[in-house]
Amino acid sequence: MAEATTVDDVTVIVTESLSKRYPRVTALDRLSVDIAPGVTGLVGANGAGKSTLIKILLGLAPATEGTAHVLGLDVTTDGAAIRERVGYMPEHDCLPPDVSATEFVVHMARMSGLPPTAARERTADTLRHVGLYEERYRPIGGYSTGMKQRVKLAQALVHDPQLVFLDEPTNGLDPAGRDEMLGLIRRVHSDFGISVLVTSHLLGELERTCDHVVVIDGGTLLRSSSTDEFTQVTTSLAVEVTDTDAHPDGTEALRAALAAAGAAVTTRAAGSEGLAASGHLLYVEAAGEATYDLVRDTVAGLGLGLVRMEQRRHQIAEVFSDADAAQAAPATAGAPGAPYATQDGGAHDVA
Ligand SMILES: Nc1ncnc2c1ncn2[C@@H]1O[C@H](COP(=O)(O)OP(=O)(O)OP(=O)(O)O)[C@@H](O)[C@H]1O
Repeated sequence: MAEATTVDDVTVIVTESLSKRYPRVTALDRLSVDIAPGVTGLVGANGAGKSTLIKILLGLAPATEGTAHVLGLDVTTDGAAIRERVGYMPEHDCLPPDVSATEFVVHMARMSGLPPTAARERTADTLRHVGLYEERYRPIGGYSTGMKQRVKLAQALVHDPQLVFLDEPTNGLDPAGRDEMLGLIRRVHSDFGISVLVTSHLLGELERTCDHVVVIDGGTLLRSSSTDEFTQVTTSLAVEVTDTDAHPDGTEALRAALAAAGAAVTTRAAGSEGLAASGHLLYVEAAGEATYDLVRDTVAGLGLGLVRMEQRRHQIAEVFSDADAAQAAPATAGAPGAPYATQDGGAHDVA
């Protein structure tokens, strides 16, 4: 049994060899993961097992084998205590059309055990936080998809949980609506200190929102690491130089000189194959401080002007087009090598 854990401690969710088998499908397959406080993204294609994991963590569905603890509480024996401390925003539309946001959220607050006055106060605060204060007395049936998503978020927050599970909160939203929802999710943590586990099949949006990303596929763990690690694992230096009379194509001159000196240098960022090369930018694989010195000295030796030399951060989607992801991909149920959607192509932008 894990020790009692709070959001101030190191881990909010721990699973060990957690499996869920249905007669025809293994939804989770020996999943072991530790999730710390903050905003964590749980990413995977449709059917990867995200909703199943959330249901087990809420104590709503039994695991077939393995253990899971949420805030130090055992999901098999402490489900009610977990649900007191954890908010849940389900994936699908589940809102009654004929009641107002206020009536619905007050009801959910009362269901969570808040007394009437506190329930009304918390409801007003929470609806203000999600940007629905003006509309709070209108029946939910007349709301847009974005407003409905915000009602679902409000009901997950109203009882002041330590942790919230948000299942595909950006589903059905247009890009502007997604941005607003992602901003709200970020503020749930920054303004209230509530930890967040948010699922998505869009890597790009998790990259912008989460401190940590857990990737599952076919019920197994592909990867769990901080967003920084995701975006830095395969860094290269982006170098831009001026042309000179002696070197009318300074970029090419530098590329040739660096290649002759043994540096791995290309005009395309790794992982962006298939995209247009970025004009005057060279990408040099960084092998520590020595690479910076080599670039600086080579630029100086050629008499070129150094416009910029910066560490290029790879974006998450590119990580999955790298070789290790290609190896993991055959296990996917979806298209091999491309199990994840990117958002509006934006995740492939060159940094
Ligand atoms: N009650 C059930 N009975 C049988 N199979 C199920 C059940 N619930 C889920 N599954 C299967 O388990 C797998 C994982 O489903 P899950 O809903 O957890 O995936 P997901 O990652 O949340 O995807 P989505 O975003 O599409 O809901 C899927 O193959 C699904 O068909």
